[in-house]
Amino acid sequence: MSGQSWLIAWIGKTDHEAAEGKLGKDVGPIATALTGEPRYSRIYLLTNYDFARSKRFCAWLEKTTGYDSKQVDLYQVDLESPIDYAGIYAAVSANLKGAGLPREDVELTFHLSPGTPAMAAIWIILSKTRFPAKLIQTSRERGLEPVNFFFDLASDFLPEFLQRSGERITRLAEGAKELAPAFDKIIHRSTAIRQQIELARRIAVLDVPVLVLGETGTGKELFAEAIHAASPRSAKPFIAVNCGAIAPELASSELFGHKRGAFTSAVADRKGHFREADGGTLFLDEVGDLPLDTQVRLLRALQTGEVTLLGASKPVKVNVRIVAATHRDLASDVAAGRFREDLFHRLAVGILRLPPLRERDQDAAMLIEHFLAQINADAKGRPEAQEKKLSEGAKKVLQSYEWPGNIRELYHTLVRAAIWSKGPSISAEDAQAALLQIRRQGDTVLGRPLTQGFDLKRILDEVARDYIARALKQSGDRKTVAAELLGFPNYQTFGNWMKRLGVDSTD
Ligand SMILES: Nc1ncnc2c1ncn2[C@@H]1O[C@H](COP(=O)(O)OP(=O)(O)OP(=O)(O)O)[C@@H](O)[C@H]1O
Repeated sequence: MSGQSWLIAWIGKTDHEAAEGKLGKDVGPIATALTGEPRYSRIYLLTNYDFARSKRFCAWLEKTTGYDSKQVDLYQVDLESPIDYAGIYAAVSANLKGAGLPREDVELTFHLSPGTPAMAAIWIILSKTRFPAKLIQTSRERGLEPVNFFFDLASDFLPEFLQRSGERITRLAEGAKELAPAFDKIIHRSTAIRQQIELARRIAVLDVPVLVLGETGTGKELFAEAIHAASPRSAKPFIAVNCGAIAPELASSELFGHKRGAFTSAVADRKGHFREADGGTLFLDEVGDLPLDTQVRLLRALQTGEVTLLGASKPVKVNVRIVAATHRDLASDVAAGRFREDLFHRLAVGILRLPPLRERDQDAAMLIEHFLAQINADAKGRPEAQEKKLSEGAKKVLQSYEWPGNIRELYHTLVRAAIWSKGPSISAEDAQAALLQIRRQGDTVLGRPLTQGFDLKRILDEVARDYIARALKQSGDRKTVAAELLGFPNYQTFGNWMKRLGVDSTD
């Protein structure tokens, strides 16, 4: 960028009072910013005070700071109220636009200190969106300081977003309700999921990036599909990519494509997932696993709407909505430098948080019913098919389990339990055996995180159930022997434990 630098600010009460000699030695925020370095080529001031008073301020400012009157511009801006955010946003945007901003050759700086907090907030928003600008502030104690913000609001959506009234968004989302039966696939009874679906519906119709957070198997991809189906892009492709499954050295070529010969193993042209999803939605699962160089390219693609194939010289336009997902704590990845902060803020415009199944009140019971019906329907017509039902004991076992693998684990457990049960009824042991399979892969009974939803009693019950099932198996289902194996004083105590925990070998 060459040439000009402009300082833009509201004239505040303190500035006027300083010019009027009411503050002793204090020269006020604007003059403080203009007495030292840097020297700006233009001072662009806005006032919502009496214009003549602000003119006198400008004359004083020139004398105090040595700026030339030709460098100082003053504009009267009519505001209904100095604390009306929407009014300030509209008035300032119109004024700056009228001045031909933003301009390639003009570097803008907004001064946050003069004016009301609402005015400062609007400067921040504008600096991150329509009018990219540096931010400064001044104080009596510390003089002039730059203000660094860690976030980057996506410049292509926010102005549009602010102009849409809440009503319009709701109407759009209502329309999408009828058009998007995809959300119906998300089986739930919990308030937490209902709220996330409501949010997803609203976000779906806005063309903004979405970040879906949640443990493995919580339904992140299901939500991404539903968002796509409820969006104006639904007729275009939905491409799902598991970033965690791509070798780091191939990540850029998988996403952005390559020309034949771009690198040794590039034996043919490759389109890349971005271009495959053109017009539609690209679902980047496990986005936190992308290597840093691919993150840089992804950020650039989002900022410019263009991708450059590896080995190509010119970029090509793409129009893709990103829905990203991760089970990782991306904020700590950002802190550790593993994930780019600017990319994080670009992706996390709409955020959905899917709680683990153990924190979803009653969802497990509903999902169990749903999946069992599905398993029965899938099996229908096969010669050996039997309509399977869960015994009360099996229900207890499944409903009190923690589901570290969430809905995916629940589904596979049911499939296994249905296969293993010999008769039409799935017993508690069948359920137990189907669960144990997974737990053995990495039992973490002693390593579970102490997070919300932690329930020691439940974990102890799980352990007890596990041993009781093993003892029954080892004893050939003879309860007296099983009781002995477990160190119970008598058969009755053992029976009571079985009953309480829903383990019933005879059901
Ligand atoms: N609420 C739900 N209702 C019905 N099915 C669900 C629900 N949530 C998830 N599923 C199903 O569970 C399985 C796992 O869900 P999904 O793949 O969306 O999870 P994920 O969070 O993307 O997992 P990962 O992080 O491991 O990629 C899928 O078969 C999905 O259809």
